[in-house]
Amino acid sequence: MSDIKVKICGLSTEETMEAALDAGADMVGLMFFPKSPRHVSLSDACKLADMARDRAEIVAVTVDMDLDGLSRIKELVAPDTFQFHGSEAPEACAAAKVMHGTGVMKAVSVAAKEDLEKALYYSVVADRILFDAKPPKGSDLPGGNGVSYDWSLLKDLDLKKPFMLSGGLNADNVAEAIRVSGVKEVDVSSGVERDKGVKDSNLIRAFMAAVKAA
Ligand SMILES: O=C(O)c1ccccc1N[C@@H]1O[C@H](COP(=O)(O)O)[C@@H](O)[C@H]1O
Repeated sequence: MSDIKVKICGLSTEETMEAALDAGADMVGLMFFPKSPRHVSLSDACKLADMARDRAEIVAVTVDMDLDGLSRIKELVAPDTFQFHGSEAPEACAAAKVMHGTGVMKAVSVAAKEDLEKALYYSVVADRILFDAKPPKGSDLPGGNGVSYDWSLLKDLDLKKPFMLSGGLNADNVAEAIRVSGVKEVDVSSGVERDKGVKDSNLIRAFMAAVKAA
């Protein structure tokens, strides 16, 4: 059994949330970016978060959201962690931790080695860094694009903070991604979907099984 931590992101139905929890996901992501096909309303997010509470870490994914928006999510959904997936400054990450008392995970987009440097600034204030692929030109989404980068860039990275790998992972490539990068944590969204934004319970189970076997 591997000790790799798994986040299943962009869950939007009770069936697929239950599949992720039952399969042993460590973290579950709820999407609050309106342009995303995985976006959930606040009321749906509350129901899904209640299912996950005390079973997995609840992560609210936001993109350059204002303070009022973050406060509403905190009050109504009570996530354990905010994932900041936009151009939020390190100061905004630090402020969110103090204001909301949640964990903060900051996404850093990667295409080449020099992109990793940005993580050093964020690692001082965030609890975890998420190394996601740089979005393709013309994409409306800063994440969830199903594209990968050179996983070996993360090999031997010494960040003094936990970090996750995401971007284009699926049940067929996640074991190789773990082997090549040496990471202890992975995050997936579109790789467990049958159509854009439509999670599939069988694909979630297959992903979890592939990680456990890695
Ligand atoms: O998934 C989205 O729609 C999304 C929108 C805005 C910001 C982040 C988003 N997703 C994050 O990107 C990673 C990688 O996605 P994928 O596996 O390549 O589809 C995902 O796990 C989310 O954390």
